[in-house]
Amino acid sequence: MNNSLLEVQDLNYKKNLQTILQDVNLTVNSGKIVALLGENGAGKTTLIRIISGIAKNYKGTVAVNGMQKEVERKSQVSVTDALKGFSDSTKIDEIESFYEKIYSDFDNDQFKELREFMKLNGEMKLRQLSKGMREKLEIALTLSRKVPLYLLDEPFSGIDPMARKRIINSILLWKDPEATMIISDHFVNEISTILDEVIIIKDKTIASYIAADDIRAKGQSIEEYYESLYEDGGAE
Ligand SMILES: Nc1ncnc2c1ncn2[C@@H]1O[C@H](COP(=O)(O)OP(=O)(O)OP(=O)(O)O)[C@@H](O)[C@H]1O
Repeated sequence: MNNSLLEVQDLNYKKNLQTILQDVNLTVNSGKIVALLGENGAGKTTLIRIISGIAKNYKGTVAVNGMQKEVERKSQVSVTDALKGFSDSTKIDEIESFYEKIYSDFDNDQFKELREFMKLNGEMKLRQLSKGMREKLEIALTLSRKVPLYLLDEPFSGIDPMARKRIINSILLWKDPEATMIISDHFVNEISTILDEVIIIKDKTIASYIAADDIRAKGQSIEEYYESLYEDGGAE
């Protein structure tokens, strides 16, 4: 299987006259788990927001499953910015109902399973959730949609190491084999075992897009490869 799912061509993005992403070109195939790596401020979140159709006013083209319009792309992409817009008094069960109404691809059974796996109670209100619990809820909501592309933006940063390990080890079970998942993360080692590919953003563009097996074939860990690329010339 080698069909391209995500195509980014000549993407340029500025915010307040400052160039954030420059000449980004990227083709990602179906069925991949991809790490999106880069230092703080490299542009990972920005790229995720553009691909998912949240950030607009970029130059270039972005297509998911051949769909370029933002509104169409949103039907193809599930992204972890789920809880923005809900008041702190909203219960998890209410968020589930909202998702069910808004997204025809939302799978209630999968959400229930994921919510239980994450040890979250549907009666809990957002204000009662710790940072890690909120992230678990975001992961559960994001993975309960049945879409070809999942974008997880630093999904594990507040989750304790034991739970993180459990979630990473199970992530393949919750994803259709044909679907692609792009995960931005600073904990490269922890996700390295599940990765098919690695994208590294540096100097506002894609400095490397490489198969994880090609890195392993060099006798390097993904973290070593990433560090060597950042050491080379240093970061801004
Ligand atoms: N609202 C904003 N207004 C202006 N510039 C912004 C805004 N948000 C982000 N930026 C800039 O865009 C650049 C990319 O930020 P982005 O959040 O995409 O980086 P990141 O790789 O996700 O970083 P991190 O690892 O810290 O989450 C940074 O230089 C940042 O200063």
